[in-house]
Amino acid sequence: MQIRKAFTFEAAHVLPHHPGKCARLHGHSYRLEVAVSGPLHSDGPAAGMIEDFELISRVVKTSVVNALDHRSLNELIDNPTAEHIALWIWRHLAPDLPGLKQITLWETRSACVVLRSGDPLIGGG
Ligand SMILES: Nc1nc2c(c(=O)[nH]1)N=C([C@H](O)[C@H](O)COP(=O)(O)OP(=O)(O)OP(=O)(O)O)CN2
Ligand SMILES: [Zn+2]
Repeated sequence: MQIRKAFTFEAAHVLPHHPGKCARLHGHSYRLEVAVSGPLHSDGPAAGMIEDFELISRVVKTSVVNALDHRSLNELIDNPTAEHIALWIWRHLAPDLPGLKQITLWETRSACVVLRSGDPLIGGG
């Protein structure tokens, strides 16, 4: 079983190597979907849950969304393609969110990147 929670943030970027319009400063309303899997807690406040949506929300906002929202991504990430942004998000989120299975980052309404645990691009697994 897997649970998912979605977040949004607004950010600007430049893709310096892109041959087209994306080499110019522009922005996106990003949608980030975070998927967590694992067994159900058997007792305590998260009994019957893989993880409390409230806890996921708190962790994702603290570790990722607050850092990226209304920012120029080039100040944080070299060549901030959707792929590089997703890797940055994973590296900042995984240590604080056990059970993180997958993130999906929608850059536009029609374009997204999916990153799953075990992907060789994620350093250290
Ligand atoms: N593999 C990638 N390709 C592109 C990225 C990226 O991060 N990874 N980024 C961009 C641009 O930053 C931007 O996302 C534009 O993408 P595009 O899908 O071309 O956006 P449009 O809305 O203009 O596309 P439509 O043709 O209107 O659907 C480019 N490529
Ligand atoms: Zn872009």
